[in-house]
Amino acid sequence: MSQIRPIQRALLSVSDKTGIVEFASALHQRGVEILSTGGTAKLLEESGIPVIEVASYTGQPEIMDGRVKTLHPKIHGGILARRDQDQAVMAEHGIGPIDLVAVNLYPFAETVKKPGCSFADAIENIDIGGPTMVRAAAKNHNDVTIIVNAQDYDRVLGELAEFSGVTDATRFDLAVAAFEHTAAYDGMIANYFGQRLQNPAEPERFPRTLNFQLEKKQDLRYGENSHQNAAFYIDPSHHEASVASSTQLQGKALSFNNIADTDAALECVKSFTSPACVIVKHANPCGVAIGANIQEAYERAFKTDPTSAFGGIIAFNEPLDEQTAHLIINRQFVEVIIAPGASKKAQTIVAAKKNVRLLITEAFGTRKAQFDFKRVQGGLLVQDIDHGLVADSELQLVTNAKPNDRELNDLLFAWKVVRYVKSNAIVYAKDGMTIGVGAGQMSRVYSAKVAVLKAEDEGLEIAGSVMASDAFFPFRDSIDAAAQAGVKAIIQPGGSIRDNEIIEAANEHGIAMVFTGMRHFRH
Ligand SMILES: NC(=O)c1ncn([C@@H]2O[C@H](COP(=O)(O)O)[C@@H](O)[C@H]2O)c1NC=O
Repeated sequence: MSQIRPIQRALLSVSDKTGIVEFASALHQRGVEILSTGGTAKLLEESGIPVIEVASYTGQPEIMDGRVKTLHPKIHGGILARRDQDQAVMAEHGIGPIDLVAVNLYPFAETVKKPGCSFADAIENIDIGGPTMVRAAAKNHNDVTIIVNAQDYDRVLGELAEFSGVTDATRFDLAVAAFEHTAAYDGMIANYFGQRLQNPAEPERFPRTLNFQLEKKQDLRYGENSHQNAAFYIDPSHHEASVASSTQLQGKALSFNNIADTDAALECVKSFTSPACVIVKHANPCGVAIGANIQEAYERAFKTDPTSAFGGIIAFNEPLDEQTAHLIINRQFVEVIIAPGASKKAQTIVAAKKNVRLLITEAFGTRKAQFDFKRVQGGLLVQDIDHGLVADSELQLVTNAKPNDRELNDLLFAWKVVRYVKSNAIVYAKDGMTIGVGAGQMSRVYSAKVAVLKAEDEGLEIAGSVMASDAFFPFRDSIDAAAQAGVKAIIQPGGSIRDNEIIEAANEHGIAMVFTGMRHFRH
């Protein structure tokens, strides 16, 4: 049987005052006595809600510019008292029970995000009394209701209306939310301090300990394989179109591999400004193309490797339209389609295949600097995410032959694709379409061979195409192979001790070659 706890006295102390007047007013109408701190009390009083200031309740004024407001035994005793065993001590010290605590904390995150925020400003925005009350109330959830999110006001009022008290289940759920809240808050402060060990004015990129909180979005049926348990956790502070923040409109539940592959497809397609399509299979793009519209982009991406596209993940950088949806659904087995929108008609067409997952992202914005993680046994490798881009003006021509305009466009296209192909990565491209993709081979020349083989098997003409390599060529063998296949231009980082040999090979074959000076390994 659920234990219902009535609310007779509440303490409200909030920095973000959204919804607090309505909440306090509803509590007052239910006969709840309201205690509150300076700013909150003032607002409630102005709104005509009877309130007792914490300072007058404890007989201790707020001191030190609010550094000490609620840190008093009458407050913490009232929150922490076990109603079934602390009655005598409460009576002895004149402590009355506090049954509900609604607190939100000083805006530390918002403060430190402000340009020019000083270390002193940051410090004054570390809430002490708030988390202390939150933790106390969450610890004593057996008797006390704790609210840290304004969106929970209505939930508690609903229970008060229905049960004249708050249920066990809700008190425990809110206590979990409270500890999650203080953990995230302290994690943020620890990161901020941990980046400033050498100099508070010059934060380092990587703090001494890395603290962050991820929220479980969903349990997964299994992991990479069926004997592995798995769940999908997301970063609530990540505000960019992503697989994590996408909305699934229809289809079977996403699997572990679906999510990983959809991420690869989406991140690649986000690189393009013209209508583009990326088809991913086993974490690698097996077809990428741009077109006049996404229908054409899909048609061309599919042509690269129809064999691998079967059961693939398809990503677009524009909303899915009726014609493209029709084409996909009637042509191929597809696991996931992801796009920044889908027309009603496109949705209806996809609905004919009830298993196909259709995911919608928000509009693509500017990509932000973020951490990228790779787990190893007993640790985590942390780096900046690879958002490195090279403008055509930064390309260094190293051969006698120069790429013409069409080849230059293809080089830049292939360079955007190769960044998302597992190393060693080789991409052949022509007219804004991949012709062959060689991924994940242990030697570069074999990736080049695989790309040629794939193109030949799909009846695609490599002659006249361009080649992109995610890292420098250690030997001339890949250049010779490219020449034999009819490649006209090559884009690669450069930087090999044998660069001269490589350039000479390109010159021998009349191939144009540009260096980017930037490598794009992807492991
Ligand atoms: N020092 C204290 O005892 C204390 N008690 C509550 N607070 C915070 O003061 C804020 C509310 O203040 P006000 O009601 O004065 O606007 C809340 O964010 C609450 O978490 C405190 N402030 C900081 O630690």
